[in-house]
Amino acid sequence: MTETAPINPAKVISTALPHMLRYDDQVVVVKYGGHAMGDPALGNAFARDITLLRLAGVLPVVVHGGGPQIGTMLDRLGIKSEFRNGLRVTDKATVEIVEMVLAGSINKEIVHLINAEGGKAVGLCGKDGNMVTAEKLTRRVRDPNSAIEQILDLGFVGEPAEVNPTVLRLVMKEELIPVVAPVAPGVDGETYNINADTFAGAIAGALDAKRLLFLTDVPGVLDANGKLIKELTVSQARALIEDGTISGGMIPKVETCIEALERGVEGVVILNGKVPHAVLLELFTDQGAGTLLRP
Ligand SMILES: Nc1ncnc2c1ncn2[C@@H]1O[C@H](COP(=O)(O)OP(=O)(O)O)[C@@H](O)[C@H]1O
Ligand SMILES: CC(=O)N[C@@H](CCC(=O)OP(=O)(O)O)C(=O)O
Repeated sequence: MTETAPINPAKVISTALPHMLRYDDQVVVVKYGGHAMGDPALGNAFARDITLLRLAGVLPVVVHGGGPQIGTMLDRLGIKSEFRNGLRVTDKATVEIVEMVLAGSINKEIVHLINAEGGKAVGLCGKDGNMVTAEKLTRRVRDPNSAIEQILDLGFVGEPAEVNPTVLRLVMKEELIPVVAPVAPGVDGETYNINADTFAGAIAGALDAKRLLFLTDVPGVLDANGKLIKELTVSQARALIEDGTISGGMIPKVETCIEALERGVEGVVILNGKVPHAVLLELFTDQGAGTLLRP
């Protein structure tokens, strides 16, 4: 049996208190990724952390993803799905399932978990209170064979064009915890599927959040030797994307971090949501828990 060091309650409290005061009445946006969900015990620990943050006077806003869960449902229904540039190609049938899974089952599950821990969560999506207006994503990509630039058409994939945080502020004022799904209407009346990282960045910017936390399935940004990088400046992060150290799904995440910092969010952290109580460790301990990106 391994022996663990005895916990010194006075030390724990005296370490946590200054951090708690720093975040008092401040907005902290937590992006809960689909890869970080799934384990019931971790889901409960996450819900407990969010509830404790609110009790400690912090104003948490949860923005969740659910990519793997959408994939499972599409498989069950026999609808084929593919990703391009890290984003799901979304036709009319797919966007209906995306909305059903994100704004329906996953959103309500997270609300339920938080409420079961004694919190008061309210489930929303970009449609509620006209919170987010989406515009169809238009991105130019270069065809590797012909080097000709093309517009990437992903169907009903959107980007937040406008964020109106009124409904979020009203909910937070009533001691409620908003839990938001990344689905939003376009001015054309269509429903758009938005990458949850991008959505969380836009929400954090509109709320002038003190911190934006990305809970994923790796300890943070890893260097070329697979070692955790504790702190990164924007220019260092750009260099790591340029030299290929940061790749795949980590690219949109880090790009969102950079945009959020440019919109005035004070600090953005990428951390492992599979570590129990990752949120509390990050916010209320001296050493933090993942990679902190700074301007
Ligand atoms: N330098 C890097 N450091 C950490 N993860 C990286 C890096 N480069 C690529 N990745 C990949 O990015 C993934 C996280 O992105 P993603 O799968 O989109 O997460 P989520 O679904 O939680 O939003 C990691 O699991 C890892 O495979
Ligand atoms: C356009 C696009 O790709 N949307 C994502 C939305 C969910 C998401 O981003 O979930 P994770 O955070 O778990 O990856 C999707 O359809 O999977």
